[in-house]
Amino acid sequence: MKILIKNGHVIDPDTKLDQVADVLLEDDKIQEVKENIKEEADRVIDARGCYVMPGLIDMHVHLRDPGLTHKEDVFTGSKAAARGGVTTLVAMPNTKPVIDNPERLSYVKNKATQCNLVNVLQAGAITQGMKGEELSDIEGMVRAGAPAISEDGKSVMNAQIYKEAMQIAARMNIPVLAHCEDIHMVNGGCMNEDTNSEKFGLPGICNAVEDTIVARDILIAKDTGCHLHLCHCSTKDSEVMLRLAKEEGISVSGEVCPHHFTLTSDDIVEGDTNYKMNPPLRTKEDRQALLEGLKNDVFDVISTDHAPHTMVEKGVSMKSAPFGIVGLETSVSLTITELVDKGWITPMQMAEKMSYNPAKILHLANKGSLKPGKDADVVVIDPKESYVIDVKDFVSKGKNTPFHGKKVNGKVKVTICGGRVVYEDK
Ligand SMILES: NC(=O)N[C@@H](CC(=O)O)C(=O)O
Ligand SMILES: [Zn+2]
Ligand SMILES: [Zn+2]
Repeated sequence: MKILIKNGHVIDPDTKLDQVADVLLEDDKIQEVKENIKEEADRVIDARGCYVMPGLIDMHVHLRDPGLTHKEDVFTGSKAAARGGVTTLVAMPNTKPVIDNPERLSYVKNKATQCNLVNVLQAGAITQGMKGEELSDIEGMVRAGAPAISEDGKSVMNAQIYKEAMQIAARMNIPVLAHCEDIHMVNGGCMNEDTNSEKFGLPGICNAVEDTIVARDILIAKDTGCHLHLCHCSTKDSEVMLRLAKEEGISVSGEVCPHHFTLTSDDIVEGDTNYKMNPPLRTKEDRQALLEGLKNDVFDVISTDHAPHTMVEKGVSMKSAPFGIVGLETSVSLTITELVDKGWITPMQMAEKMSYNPAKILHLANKGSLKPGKDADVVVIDPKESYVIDVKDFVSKGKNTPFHGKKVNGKVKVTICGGRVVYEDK
């Protein structure tokens, strides 16, 4: 089976290719990338005017499987990923039950194999039941295929237990994906603590909730030598600390989610729980620091933190609604509209942050690249096509997004995973 992608703007961070060229895929591998490939193929894709990038790798996705499949499941989440140009995703372990042992990890792996759409990697929980008390079987989960460990949804508040987990992660050569939040400081907060929370009369979440744990985690990572990846960075001081840690040579990386580089708490529509997520939308100054940090490559990764919830669950007050918004089907458009079109990052940086760097952090040697011999995971994106985001078009079960009705530029046209077309915009 041969697929020939003709005349696209090929953007490959691995080879630094950034020009119009053709890409030939044979079975599940990249065969050749050059101008004017003259070769018979089973399928020819006209990519004129489109970016052709290595398939996107989303390091932060909640698939809600097992146990919370009314919100999402492996199949609907994989379909949403494919529609978003994502060919590999890391699923977070805060499911029901929590994925804290090799058997549960294998359940997701097997289900993903049955779905046969995109590559689903399952992160293992750091502590049993995510209770923060006893370490889970980290070695067993890594042997069963976990590319990382994470307690996402919370921090491991006991620093000694966390340090022991980081020592194991260092030994096993896997990253720790850190959700940074001092739970004792949250104190019922449901949005950022600022003039807007005052105006709405809602309890606020201050920056120090995130910043204190970012500082702690960097110091423990330095001590243990494990790779620390900071999830969903939202504050200006996260950017400062990540920058300083890198300058000091500590093995650390950081991600920003589209909602945090697009919106601030000023954008919150009173009472609309689609603006409630953790960490919360911060201030203009915080957003500005995130944009600068993305531009200067302090932040290595753009991930979605795709966090589906049902309308019923979200249809309550700001105080009682669950935190989280969906992201898989909007991240390409938001990244192009807010970052590329406004000059914050180049298309090459977009490919780095959405594919090449995640592959590096997760040690996925055959991904994030269009070099011949690498996996035939490719996304074709029309950066000029504009459309209005409509939750009715989502294939995810989750419709909880503040971006419904937003006009954006940049549309995923074709997603190819393992040499097979898994999504096509029609
Ligand atoms: N981000 C969120 O607001 N919610 C996530 C948990 C998390 O990523 O911390 C969820 O699982 O719903
Ligand atoms: Zn989190
Ligand atoms: Zn998350």
